[in-house]
This record gives sequence, structure tokens and C-alpha cells, in this order.
Amino acid sequence: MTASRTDTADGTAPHGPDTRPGPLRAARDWERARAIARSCAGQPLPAVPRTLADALGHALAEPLLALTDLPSFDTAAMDGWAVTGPGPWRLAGAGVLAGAQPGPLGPGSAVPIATGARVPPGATAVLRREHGEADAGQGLLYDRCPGPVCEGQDIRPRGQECRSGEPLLPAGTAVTERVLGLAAAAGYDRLTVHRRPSVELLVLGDELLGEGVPRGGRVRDALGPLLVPWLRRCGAELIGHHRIADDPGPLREAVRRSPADVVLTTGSTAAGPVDFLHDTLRSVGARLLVDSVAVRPGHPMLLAELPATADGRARRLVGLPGNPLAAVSGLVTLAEPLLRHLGGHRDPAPARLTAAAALPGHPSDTRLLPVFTAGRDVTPLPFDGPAMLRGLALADALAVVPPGGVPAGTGVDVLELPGR
Ligand SMILES: Nc1nc2c(c(=O)[nH]1)N[C@H]1C(S)=C(S)[C@@H](COP(=O)(O)OP(=O)(O)OC[C@H]3O[C@@H](n4cnc5c(N)ncnc54)[C@H](O)[C@@H]3O)O[C@H]1N2
Ligand code: MOO
Repeated sequence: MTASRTDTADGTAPHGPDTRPGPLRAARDWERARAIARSCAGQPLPAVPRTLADALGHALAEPLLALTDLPSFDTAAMDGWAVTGPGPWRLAGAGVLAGAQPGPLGPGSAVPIATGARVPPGATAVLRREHGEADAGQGLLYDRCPGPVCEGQDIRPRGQECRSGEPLLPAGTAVTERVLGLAAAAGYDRLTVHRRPSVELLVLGDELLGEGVPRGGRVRDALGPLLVPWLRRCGAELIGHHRIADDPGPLREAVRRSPADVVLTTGSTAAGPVDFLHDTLRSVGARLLVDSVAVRPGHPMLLAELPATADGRARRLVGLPGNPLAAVSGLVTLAEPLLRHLGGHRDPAPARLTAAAALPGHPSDTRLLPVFTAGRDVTPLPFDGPAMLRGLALADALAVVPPGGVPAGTGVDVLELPGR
């Protein structure tokens, strides 16, 4: 599955992986690069138990089955009175609070009840407080409801939402805050999820500043702050984040020693005087799976298989180009599909929307363009150069623009951006 720059048209590499910088004649097309990133993940990482508190961001390794009927008892949906049959009713008992186990309610009787309380056996409806008038002296409750009280009114019957054993969510569902709420309601203390892929982030470039205003020909590291939370949203567990000097020694050692499932580098993918990534990959015995992709920005992105850990665990490396928008392109093209598959997440399908204005394309490559979507309309944003983040920060999606561009009024695939 090696995809080097020297690949032949049928996808075979006649001379083995070529890690030398060179002309990008046979760069992988964008879809194929994404497919290689997905397939090189192999099977998702093993299933592990996690407490609810620790399960956020993982993917379910098995379907979430209800451990109980929901609700698990006939429940009052409103504050008022549990009643049996038509009114007026004889008031009986001090009232039923949520959490109580009430005794049976006889025919023609009513008992005060709170929202969420178990409805007494024999009760046929709940009369809302605002629909009833209690006469304490007579011990009677009168029905002031505009219409008749129907059987089952304002009672949430047992099993209304689900029955015990019913599948609530399929395997592969991302554990969000909402899923945690449902899992707790359905009786779970722990969830069986896929282990999250561990990621070590290596940010390369002597010119990068960690703080303050860019000065003296140096620039702020924009990718550390952008990637750390983005990787977590892809279901990754960040186990290291280092800035590495433009020096082949420290980079080689960091790559060689990393225990991460995925090493993610930024910068150094091209052929500049201090772009050491290809040499490093060669020196650690990596196998290039994708070496440049026919996509703009970001075409020098790469994906490699690293030698396994001592205990036989597979490791991969994704090299993101240094230009920030190009790095995002590499992230969505190679890193996201790989991380999502390792973590057992389902793939989000691109949405097919309509270009509200012409979307400019590259003559021969796919272009990933920051866009704003409103309804089905896709509008390109300015400041979309490879070194710019201004358009991306306003965008809620990336349009996948085929070679030649997309005329206004035509369909286009868009990838939703996180945090839209
Ligand atoms: N002769 C050629 N030169 C370049 C080519 C090419 O095909 N032939 N490709 C260009 C493209 S496209 C890109 S993208 C870059 C890729 O460069 P590298 O991955 O080697 O990245 P660097 O050279 O280290 O940096 C490029 C650029 O990005 C800035 N940068 C790097 N890291 C960060 C960061 N963390 N935060 C903000 N900015 C960052 C860096 O200062 C440079 O300005 O190569 C082109 N050249
Ligand atoms: O395509 Mo580069 O990746 O122009 O920034």
C-alpha cells in the first residue's frame, strides 16, 4: 500500500518507498489518501471498561442496551393528585413524593403526588394541581379541568422510552455528554469502549515562539494551540506535546522512542534546508504509506508506518505541513481518518450542499476551502491562503473542491469542522 512519489499509475511502487524530496508527479489523490489512512488503522483498538467519568470522547465498543425499562415504574409527569376513575374524588393519604413506594389507591380516591413520583397501583390518571380544587373540610377533590380526565393522563407509563434489553445506541457511537446522561439513566456505571489512540505531538521549527507577539523574524506556534483540542475531538489521548529544534538528532530520538499509537509532526515535510522529516523516517526504518497528496493546501503531507513497540504494538506517523491551513488539510485528510478508525468511531459522511458562489479550484488537485454554510448554501471565505487561519476561524466547514473548481449553483461536498 506504499504510495510514494515514484508510484506507477496502477498504484504499485516499482523501486520501493522513495523518501527523497522530488517532483510531486504521482501524488495520491485525496480520496485514496483518506482510504489508506483509514485502512492502515486495521482493527480498532481493543475494548476496555471505563467509568462514566472517564468514558467521554471514546467510542462505544458494543451497543448500549437498556439495563432497565425507562421509566422503570409508572411515573407522575406533573405535580397534582393521583386519581382513580372520574371525579370528584375522596382525598386519601398525605401524599406521594419522588422516590417513595406508595400503597394502592382505592376507587374514587385521590392522593397528592409530586412530579417524578411512582404512581400508586390502581391510579388511572394524574390531575394537575392547576386543574383540581381540594376542599379540605369535605375531604374532596373536584375536577376543574376544561375537559374530562382521560385514563393515563399525565402518567409516563413504565417502558415508555425503552424496554430492558432494547438497543439504545449502536457500537461506534461517540460518547458525548448526552450519551453519558442516557447511559446513567439506563443504569450504567461503566461503559465498554475502544481504547483511545495515544498521540504524541511534535511541533518542529526553531522560528516558533510559544508566547507573545511575533518578533525578530519569528512567528507564534499556531499549531500547538489548534491541534491539542482538535486531536481530543478526534478521540485521541494526547500523551506528549513537545517543541523540537530544527536538528535531525532530537527529532530522530523523539520518533524512535515515542510509545504513541500515532506520532503527529508539524512542519519539515518539504525540501527546505532544515526539513529533516524524510531523512528521519528513513533513519528509523519507517515505511511510507502516503508521501504527498494531490490536495491544496497541504500537498507535502505524509503518512508512515513506524517500527512497532517492543511489545508489538503498531505505530504510525502523520506528518502535517508547517503552513497552518496546510496542516489542517493534513489533519482532516490523514490524521482524522486514522485516529477515528483506531478509536472505533464511525466516519462522518461529507454533506452534499450547493455552492452559493463559484468555489475556486486548483487545476489538477483537490482543494480544501474554508467555507461558511447557511442552510444548503456554501459560501467561500476570504483569507484562505496556506499560511492563513483567518478564513478558517470564520468557517464552519471545508468544501472539497474538485480540480477546476465548482460553478455557483452546483453541488459540492463539505466536511463539517469541529466546534461549529
Ligand atoms: N521548493 C518548494 N518549497 C516548498 C514547497 C514545494 O513544493 N517546493 N511546498 C510548500 C508548501 S505547499 C508547504 S505547505 C510548505 C511545507 O513546509 P514544511 O512542512 O516543510 O514546513 P516548514 O518549512 O517547517 O514551515 C512552513 C511555514 O509554516 C510555518 N510554520 C511551521 N510550523 C508552524 C507552526 N507550528 N505555527 C505557525 N506557523 C508554522 C513556518 O514558519 C513556515 O512559514 O513548504 C512550501 N515550500
Ligand atoms: O499546499 Mo502548501 O501545503 O501551499 O501550503
